[in-house]
Amino acid sequence: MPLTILNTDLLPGRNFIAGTWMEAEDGAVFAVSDPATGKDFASVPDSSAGDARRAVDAADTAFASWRKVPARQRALIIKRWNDLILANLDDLGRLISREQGKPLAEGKGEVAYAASYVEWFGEEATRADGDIIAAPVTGRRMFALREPVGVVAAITPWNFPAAMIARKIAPALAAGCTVVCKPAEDTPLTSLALVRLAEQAGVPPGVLNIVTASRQQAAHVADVWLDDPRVRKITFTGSTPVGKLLARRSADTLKKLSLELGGNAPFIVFEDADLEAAVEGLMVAKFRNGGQTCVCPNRVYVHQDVHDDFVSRLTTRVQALVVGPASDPASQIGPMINTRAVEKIDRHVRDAVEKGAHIVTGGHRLEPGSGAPAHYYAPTILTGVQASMACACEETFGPVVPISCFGDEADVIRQANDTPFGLAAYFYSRDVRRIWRVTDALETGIVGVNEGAVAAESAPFGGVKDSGYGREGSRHGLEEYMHIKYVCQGQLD
Ligand SMILES: NC(=O)c1ccc[n+]([C@@H]2O[C@H](COP(=O)([O-])OP(=O)(O)OC[C@H]3O[C@@H](n4cnc5c(N)ncnc54)[C@H](O)[C@@H]3O)[C@@H](O)[C@H]2O)c1
Ligand SMILES: O=C[C@H](O)CS(=O)(=O)O
Repeated sequence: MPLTILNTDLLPGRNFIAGTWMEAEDGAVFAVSDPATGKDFASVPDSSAGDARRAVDAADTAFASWRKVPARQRALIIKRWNDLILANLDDLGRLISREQGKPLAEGKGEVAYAASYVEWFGEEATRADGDIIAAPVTGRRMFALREPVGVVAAITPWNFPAAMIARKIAPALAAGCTVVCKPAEDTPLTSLALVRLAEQAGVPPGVLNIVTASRQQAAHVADVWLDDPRVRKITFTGSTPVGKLLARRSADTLKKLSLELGGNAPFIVFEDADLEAAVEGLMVAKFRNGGQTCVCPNRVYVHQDVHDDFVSRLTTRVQALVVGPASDPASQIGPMINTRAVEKIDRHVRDAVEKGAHIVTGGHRLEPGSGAPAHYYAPTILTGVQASMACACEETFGPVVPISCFGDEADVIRQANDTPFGLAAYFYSRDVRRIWRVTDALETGIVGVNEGAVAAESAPFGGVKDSGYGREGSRHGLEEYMHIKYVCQGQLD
């Protein structure tokens, strides 16, 4: 089934600055390829410092007026944007699957997920109330006003090209901020399409600006935004190393930061778990987007009393997974995003086997017959995994389930927390006292208890430790784009 985009208006293929679609200043472009075929199918501007600066100029100019637009009017524009996204759900889903590779059902699911954040912040826009504070003396009135921080720079990853940018742009606009954004070089088209729809929804010129850049140019674009004092906020989703770099580089202009970074989620199955529920939860959490999600279980710990039964049940499910391109409706596991990604997955499996792990199923790259690049990897289960193995220390970001056996609750909690990361953790138990002991002990920003699908627009999404800080979604998500001004008025008696 071809992943053809019917509404070609969704493919502007250019930067959007100050309400105008334009090429990069030097006319440079870079190609966008289909992970399933390795073939280029589009090109977008390869922006440089001048484009980045022009985008900040536009956002800075627009901020003075946009911040004064009444919240309810901002809310109406954001809700119109949500309506347009949903009206183009099928095309946007095909676009995501074409450039990122995820199965079409997941591509369309991501569009609905992205729209849920837009809808949510269309509502939150009208709730950015302040406080009236009880004065300690007569003749004084005291207030806490919530104000937009100003120009926001958003930099996003490739694995959820719609949802990650939507959950940044929507709250920023809702708060009254203006935005410059740069999507990942592997998946720029979806972001450009969403900005196109925001334009059609009535977002005024300069309020929302997007520039695309290759991996080589990304740092040059970001450096302009990092050094410019007019940029008051950086919101970043991506790897921990890049997040730390942005934090260091933004210190000189003291920008507000939201960093949604890497993960290394533990998934613990206790002896009292509902094993069928645990298998289902792991299948959902692990194999969504082929394991290319920041909250997917990267380490699986199964109690010795249920280990063999759990592995047997899981193996049956994993071996039934269908691997293939998004153009095949039967596909459940798509290609990995690029060669670098699939080579990392294979390195992790090789390392684990060399250190004594056992391959229960999978454990190899898949060579599609059509001569396409080998971006596919077989859904894999490893047992006998040890903490020293790369798959337990690093984020694999692929369809690999590394299983370790444990016997003691305190010890498995120690193992779960023995990582610099702290984004998500999952565990299955039916003992209510254990549930709260373990929930309290886990060092993560997100905990799934007897549940593998935790993301929702109404929930505060984010991590601790090397997984970053800040929250996206929920009522907390708007705070990231606002600051508080305290007003004290005297001489009133
Ligand atoms: N916590 C979350 O919500 C979340 C969500 C999705 C992905 N991630 C993480 O992102 C990583 C995978 O995504 P990725 O490969 O796109 O991450 P990445 O850090 O390589 O790239 C993310 C973005 O940063 C840009 N970038 C890269 N180098 C840069 C530099 N030197 N200066 C400025 N910008 C730069 C890229 O162009 C891209 O737009 C994983 O670690 C995953 O866990 C986290
Ligand atoms: O990859 C990271 C995403 O944030 C995962 S989710 O879609 O928000 O669960």
